[in-house]
Formats: sequence, C-alpha cells, structure tokens
Amino acid sequence: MKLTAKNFKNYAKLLDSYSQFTPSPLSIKKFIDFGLNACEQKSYIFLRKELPVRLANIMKEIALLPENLLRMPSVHAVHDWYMRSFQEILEFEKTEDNPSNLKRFCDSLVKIRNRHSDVVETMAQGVLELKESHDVDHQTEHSVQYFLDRFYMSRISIRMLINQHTLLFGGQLERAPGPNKSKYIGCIDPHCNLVSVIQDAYENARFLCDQYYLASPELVVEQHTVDEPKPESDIRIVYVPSHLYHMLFELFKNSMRAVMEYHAPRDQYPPIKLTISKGKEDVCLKMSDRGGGIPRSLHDQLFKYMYSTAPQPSKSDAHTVPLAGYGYGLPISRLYARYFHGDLLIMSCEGYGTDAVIYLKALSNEANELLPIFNKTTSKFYRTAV
Ligand SMILES: O=C(O)CCCOc1c(F)cc(-c2c(C(=O)NCc3ccc(C(=O)O)cc3)noc2-c2cc(Cl)c(O)cc2O)cc1F
Repeated sequence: MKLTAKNFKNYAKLLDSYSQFTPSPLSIKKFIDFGLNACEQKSYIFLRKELPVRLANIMKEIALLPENLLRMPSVHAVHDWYMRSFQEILEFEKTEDNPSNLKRFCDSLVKIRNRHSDVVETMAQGVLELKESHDVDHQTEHSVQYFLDRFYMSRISIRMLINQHTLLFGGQLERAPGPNKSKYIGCIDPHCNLVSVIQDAYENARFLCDQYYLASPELVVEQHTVDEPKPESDIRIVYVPSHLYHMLFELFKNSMRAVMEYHAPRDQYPPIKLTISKGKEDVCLKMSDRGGGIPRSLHDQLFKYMYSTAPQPSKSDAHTVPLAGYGYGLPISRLYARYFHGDLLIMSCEGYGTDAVIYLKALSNEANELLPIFNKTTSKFYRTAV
C-alpha cells in the first residue's frame, strides 16, 4: 500500500500505540517448549502483535536519530523498509486465524525477512555517507554507537521470531536429515555439539587464511566440565548453532590475522587454543592466540561502528594489521552473545596475544532474550545526545 499523507497520519498513530507496549522476551526454554508442541494459530496470534511491537519500539528510536544521519539516503531506505514491514504485518491485526490467512501470514514473514536481508550493510553505508558528508562530533558518534547496538539487537530478535515461525510452520521440505538436524526446534539445536560448530568455523576461517597467507595456525581444543575434568563425550548445550558459528568465525578470523601478521613467514605459527568449560551458570569458550595482542588503549575501537566503518583500505595496505576494522563483525558477534544473556569479551596482552571469551548461559530457562525497550529514558538519551 502506497504511503499517502492520509494513511501516514494513521500510521504514525499506530506506531505510537504499538510502541507503548513493552516487547516480551522469550527464553530458549520457552522457544523449545512451544516448538515441541507447536500450534500455528497460537504462534500467529502472538507474532501479529509481538512483531509490530518490536518494530515500533525500534522505529521510534530511528526517528530520534540525529537529523543529518536520518537524511542519509541509506538510512532513509532502511526506515522505509521498516515502515512497509510494520504496515504489512498490521494487515493481519484483525484477520481470522483460518488456514489461508495463516499461509498468507507465513508468506508475508518470508517477504519481510528478505526485504531486510541487507540492513546491516545498508546502515553501514549510511554511517559512511554521514562521515563523508559531515563532521561527526563525539555526541553523534555516541548516539550512533548506542543506537546501532540496540537496532541490531532488535533485528536479531525479530529475525529469530520470524525464523522460528517459518521453520516450524512454513511447510519447508523436510531438512536433509543430518545427524541431529531432524531434532532441531526451528533454528535451535537442543543438543548442540560445541566442538562441531567450532570445527566448522575454524575450517572456514582457515580456508580464507590459507588463501591469503598460504598458511594458517593449527587449532587445539580442550574441554572441561564442572563434574568431570576430562569429559568422556563432547560438551553439548541448547543453543542456536548459526549464532554461535557467527561469533566463532569472526573470532577465528581475527586470531588468524593477528598470528599470521605477528610471526614472520618462516616461523612455526603458534596454534590457536580453544578451551571449552561447562559450569553451573555458564558455558565458556575461550579462544587464545599468540598474535602479539593490541594496546589496551585500542580495545574500545574494536567494538566501534563509526571507527570500524573506515573506507576500505587498498590491498597494498594489507601488510599491516589495520585496527580500523572492515566490518561490523565483532560488535555484532557480541550482540549475538548478549542476545540470550551471554557475553563476549576480548582480553589482549600487548606483546603476547589475545584471549576472546564467549559466555553462554548453561541453563536454557536462564537464556532469556535481551531486548531493547523504547521508553522515556531512551528518548532522553537521544535528546541530551543531540
Ligand atoms: O571488522 C573486521 O573485519 C576485522 C576487525 C578486526 O581486525 C583486527 C584483527 F583481525 C586482529 C587484531 C589483533 C591484533 C593486532 O592487530 N595487533 C597488531 C597491532 C598492534 C598495535 C596497533 C596500534 O597500536 O595501532 C595496531 C595493530 N592483535 O590482537 C588482535 C586480536 C583482536 C581480536 Cl578482536 C581477536 O579476537 C583476536 C586477536 O588476536 C586487531 C584487529 F583490529
């Protein structure tokens, strides 16, 4: 439906009303329990309210961004995608949960997911457009950092809800029944084998490293469980393998880049060590490399969106390890870890190497979604930050 002045006013009213609601966080346990006895009508009734609530909450923040960022063509495009998706879901607000509407709803979710597939790159482009067209003061940089952390967390959560519904009810052909794929609940693996995800991420990062450096560090994995120091079988948890893969792939790339740059080509490269430990509260994955580390003063830059959207250096600059990252890999990996109340920390010892630790909740009932909530405090933050 084309946005006209008339329906724009009506849309603004709907945005206000849906943003008054607080998003309802779900735990991994709740996703599993619902999925084990999945009812499409219940999911439809929940999502046709929860999705517009989550969209409206973050759209109110987009509207509070500094004017000169909002005006950037790429940011405007993203805002437009959000408006269209918000409207599309509202068309189901009062429709009956009959089979044809359920099918239409599912198709609409797939369409929305596809519309938003390039949001991260497009927002990064918008930040670059801002840097190239305006002087960016500290306040604006601070607002952008605060906003993007919340914006990408909101996006992770909305895609999680959409993926669960479309995987459970989308009528996809049965997945190739891999060893435990058939036991997935949507995108959640109730028996996620950590070593398999680690191996996957390592092999793919190593492939890129070998391509560029013609060599790569080996990997050594150790596992410890609170009850048995040398567990017989691999440690497993209930988690979303694709989220864990994203974090590990990013960290392996960083460790490999540091090790290969720090050690002269003729050296025997020190291996990357990955220690997995399962405690009562957390499952920890510590990736340790001897890549020379970074100075403490540069730690925060690793997680900056503005800093890390440096223009792409030419290939010739690639011989030094530029701290200006090339993507949003690390900040978004930290959001994936925090999404279910875990965390991702980088501890570097300059002159020696870096430890990167991923903390995940050991208990699925404690792995609750961490959702950004739009309220007076949020808008005050933007007002004072402008
Ligand atoms: O976003 C992306 O695509 C990648 C964005 C990211 O790109 C980076 C990258 F992969 C690796 C490093 C790096 C360095 C380094 O670079 N040391 C050499 C130098 C020492 C001092 C200075 C300085 O004083 O300026 C600069 C470099 N040392 O340890 C790490 C390191 C960093 C992380 Cl997050 C990790 O998980 C593991 C690591 O071994 C820095 C990156 F930034």
